[in-house]
Amino acid sequence: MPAITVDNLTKSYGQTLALEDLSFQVQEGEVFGFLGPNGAGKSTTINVILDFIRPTAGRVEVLGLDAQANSREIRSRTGVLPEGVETYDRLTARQHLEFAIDSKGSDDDPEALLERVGLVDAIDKKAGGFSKGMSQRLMLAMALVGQPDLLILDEPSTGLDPNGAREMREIVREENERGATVFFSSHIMEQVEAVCDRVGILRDGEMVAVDTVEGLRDSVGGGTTLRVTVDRLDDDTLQVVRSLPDVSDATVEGRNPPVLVVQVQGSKTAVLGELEDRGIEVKDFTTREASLEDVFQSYTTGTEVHAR
Ligand SMILES: Nc1ncnc2c1ncn2[C@@H]1O[C@H](COP(=O)(O)OP(=O)(O)OP(=O)(O)O)[C@@H](O)[C@H]1O
Repeated sequence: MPAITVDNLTKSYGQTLALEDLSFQVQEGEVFGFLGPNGAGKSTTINVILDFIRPTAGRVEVLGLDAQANSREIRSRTGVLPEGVETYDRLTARQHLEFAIDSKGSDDDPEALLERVGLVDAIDKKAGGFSKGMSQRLMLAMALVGQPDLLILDEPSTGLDPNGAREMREIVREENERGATVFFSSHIMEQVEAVCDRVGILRDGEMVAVDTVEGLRDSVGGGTTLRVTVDRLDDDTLQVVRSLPDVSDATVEGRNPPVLVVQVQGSKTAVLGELEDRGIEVKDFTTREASLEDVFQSYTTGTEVHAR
């Protein structure tokens, strides 16, 4: 059974079309990365999933239940780390958790939860004095209350330093191993790469790709950029390199010495072998893989990906 089914979902805010005929599924037990630039419609989708806003058209099912008709039950089985929701200044971390435990009717131990998110030292401090990262940790602890079947994390790394972001990813993994489905929204590809089984990329309210990270990388064919510094180069060699099977492009940068810049999908040895056969001396070469940021950029701006 899918944990989330979004079916032909459309949402307009007046003249603004935030989501257009959006359909996708999140399978039970997977960590699904929901990726898109600012304004793509991620929060709108999450708000419909949780029935905080109503769709203009389309339907959403969560944990096998209708998102509108069964929102209470869905929310009781879901842990949410919302974007941009503030903590209560006058309540301590413990009081925040007691509130969440009470609302969910669970028997969690506030101390153990705060231990997990690295905030136990501040258990009896008021949230008013917390840094952005501390507030984010507290909200994450609240999302974990009641061992939810589904965790919805909206930009969970906001305000966290690299250590905090890593710890957050570890918690995502632990929760997933426990059996929870995780829906993780972000506008930063690198953060979803490390934890997500699959990634959906949203652009202007439409899903432009859903695949594993590896699948996405392959599908845009970012490949490798090979930069070869040679002692000489002629037009004939350039043409031959361009026509090699795995080469999508080859250009020359600089003259003295010339640098051959080749976009190659597979092995680079054919390029180097061709130069050698022609008696051209390779003085130096470097390679660079297309980064996931390049892949994300390709899907969200429509530009072609080249590893730089
Ligand atoms: N309450 C609202 N009223 C009017 N327009 C809205 C409202 N909420 C969102 N929008 C618009 O809908 C579109 C999608 O916004 P949404 O917040 O869902 O995107 P997002 O992907 O979550 O962006 P971000 O990464 O910045 O949070 C944007 O064009 C936004 O301006």
